[in-house]
Amino acid sequence: MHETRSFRLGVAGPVGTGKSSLIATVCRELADELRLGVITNDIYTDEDARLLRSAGVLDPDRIRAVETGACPHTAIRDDVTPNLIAVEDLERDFAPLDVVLVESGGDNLTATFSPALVDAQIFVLDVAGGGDVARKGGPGIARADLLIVNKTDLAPYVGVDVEQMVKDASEARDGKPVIALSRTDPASVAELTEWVRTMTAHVRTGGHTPVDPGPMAPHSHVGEDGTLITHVHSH
Ligand SMILES: Nc1nc2c(ncn2[C@@H]2O[C@H](COP(=O)(O)OP(=O)(O)OP(=O)(O)O)[C@@H](O)[C@H]2O)c(=O)[nH]1
Repeated sequence: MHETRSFRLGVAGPVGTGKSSLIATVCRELADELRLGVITNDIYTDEDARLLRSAGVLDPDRIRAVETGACPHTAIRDDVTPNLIAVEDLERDFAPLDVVLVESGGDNLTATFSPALVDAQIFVLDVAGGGDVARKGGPGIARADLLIVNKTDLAPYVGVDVEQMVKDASEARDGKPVIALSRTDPASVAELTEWVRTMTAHVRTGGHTPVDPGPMAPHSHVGEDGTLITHVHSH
């Protein structure tokens, strides 16, 4: 691996499932141990980057935003150039970095990263989206390197059986890892940080091959006023 090349770790998942919070947690737990950087993706703003900077978990200069100007999946899958440039700039400016976390903008259930951009990816669901979601599958749920069932502390309030949700997810994933996470549960946070540590070591020693979870389901793009921008297509 080139000496300035970090482990690039993508974090994707539907809107509001807790991607920024998960990244904040990883930074809070591992910033003393690993040299970290963060790239956020938002459609029109740098809001996620500002939120992470204000969390005070990482040197604010190591958190940079890419404004995608289009559906987030386009920037993490079809045209990854702005993201790749942002990652490489960060790697050069703070060389050597161990891990650069790339947060996708919140998108639909089938949005995943291209292996041209990240070495491994985490897909984040939450219990508030309903216990059925994990069973429904999709490329991120089935084939991301790690699936997170987030906000388990909310499960009693939304009537979700976390154990069943994790079981359904594990079945959809052929045994690939699933972590039931809550930022209020230190044991689950420790599981997450251990996964990041182990994967960082694998990538560093060449023991991990990036896998493409597969294309999105066919969809169309609609403008802010509701008019159709593109006809149904897949990526
Ligand atoms: N109860 C609970 N709330 C959480 C947890 N993690 C995140 N949240 C809350 O969930 C909401 C969304 O979290 P974010 O981290 O902003 O989610 P996101 O996926 O980055 O959102 P987008 O970037 O808008 O797609 C916020 O109000 C968080 O405080 C958790 O473990 N438990």
